[in-house]
Amino acid sequence: MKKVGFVGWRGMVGSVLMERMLAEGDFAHIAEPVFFSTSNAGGKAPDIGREVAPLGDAFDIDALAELDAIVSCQGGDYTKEVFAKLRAKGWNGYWIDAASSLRMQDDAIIVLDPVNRDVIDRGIESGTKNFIGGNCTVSLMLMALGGLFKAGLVDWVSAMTYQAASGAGAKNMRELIAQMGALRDGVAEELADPASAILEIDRKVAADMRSADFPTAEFGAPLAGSLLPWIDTQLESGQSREEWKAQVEANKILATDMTVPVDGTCVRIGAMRCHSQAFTVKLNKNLPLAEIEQLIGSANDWVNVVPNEREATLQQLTPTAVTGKLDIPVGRLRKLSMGPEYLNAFTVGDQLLWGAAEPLRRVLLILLGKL
Ligand SMILES: NC(=O)C1=CN([C@@H]2O[C@H](COP(=O)(O)OP(=O)(O)OC[C@H]3O[C@@H](n4cnc5c(N)ncnc54)[C@H](OP(=O)(O)O)[C@@H]3O)[C@@H](O)[C@H]2O)C=CC1
Ligand SMILES: N[C@@H](CC(=O)OP(=O)(O)O)C(=O)O
Repeated sequence: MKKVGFVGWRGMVGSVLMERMLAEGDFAHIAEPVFFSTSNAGGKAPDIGREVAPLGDAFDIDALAELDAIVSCQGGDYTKEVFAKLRAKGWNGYWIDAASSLRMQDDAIIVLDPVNRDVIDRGIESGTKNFIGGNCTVSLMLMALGGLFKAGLVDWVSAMTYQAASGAGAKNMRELIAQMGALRDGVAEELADPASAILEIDRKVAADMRSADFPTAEFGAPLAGSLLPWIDTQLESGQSREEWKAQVEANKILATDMTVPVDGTCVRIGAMRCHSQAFTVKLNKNLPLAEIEQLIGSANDWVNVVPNEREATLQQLTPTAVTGKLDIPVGRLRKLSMGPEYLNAFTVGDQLLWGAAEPLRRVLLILLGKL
């Protein structure tokens, strides 16, 4: 594999991918990296510490067809526009994509190598060419609970999520901060006066949140000081599309013979880029907690068990602690009062790292024979 094309490298997910590739020296393994743009063909390519050609046109099918692999973080609309045309032209290179469009196709593998390296390796051997990153929430769940799935211990999982603004995009992250600022600014005087009445502050904050001037263009509703219990589109089943992805993608990643039910409620909260999830896991055996902790904590190099203690939880199991890191802490592990086979767990993960960029970076390395 010599020529690898990158589309969407300056977007939010693409920038995190670039940061990780530069930090790990991945470009040293690529003979000819080629960068593309949907808006600035001919412009300057990013600085990767060596000479590269100016930006190519990301819609130029002939130029794309010369590549051995294409990594796209450009989004589903781009994939829909370009992928079929490329394949129709007979292009047989590797397509590596962050977007959801191709995930459930039979000829695509959802990549999360610490969990499904065997599936990826079998796919490469049998000629699979499409390697797609999973939904962030699903990937983070499997990074956290992979040990239990691998041991065949899971009957079902209920996943209740607390998803960060970044999952909705860069503009939404800005809007969240703008909302926070607007709330604070609206009661600045009262906050400066320790004698002011808290219920008056609360009344003003609620009025600001409900005002037509409150910045909600991206989320469509106030998020700061509130939450949004619907992510993505509405399905006939009553699920949101984000909730639907949990079961179908998790089972596809794990290549299960029998579907393991995974369902719950997906909620947007005012975190920046870490998704958190509270799980109820129905185990098929009553295992001692120490054994469960051992299985979870040894499943991959990034997961770690946080003791189910207040201080450790508040220090290690929050978006503030995890943001910008590859760590996957899992805590609040305890048996629920429903019975000894019902496990409680809580995890936090950076949705731009293991939730988006990292699985793509790693599958590219696998295809390059470097991982
Ligand atoms: N956000 C997330 O959490 C996740 C997203 N994904 C997938 O990745 C796709 C891309 O998401 P995301 O990275 O958030 O999208 P962005 O909106 O940040 O970037 C997408 C593209 O927008 C163009 N763009 C226009 N203006 C700007 C600007 N000011 N700064 C940077 N780029 C700009 C760039 O294309 P160009 O350079 O060609 O102009 C860029 O590649 C999503 O559509 C989704 O399919 C997957 C998992 C998680
Ligand atoms: N939908 C996710 C982010 C995302 O982009 O998911 P997907 O890759 O499945 O479209 C969220 O809002 O948090």
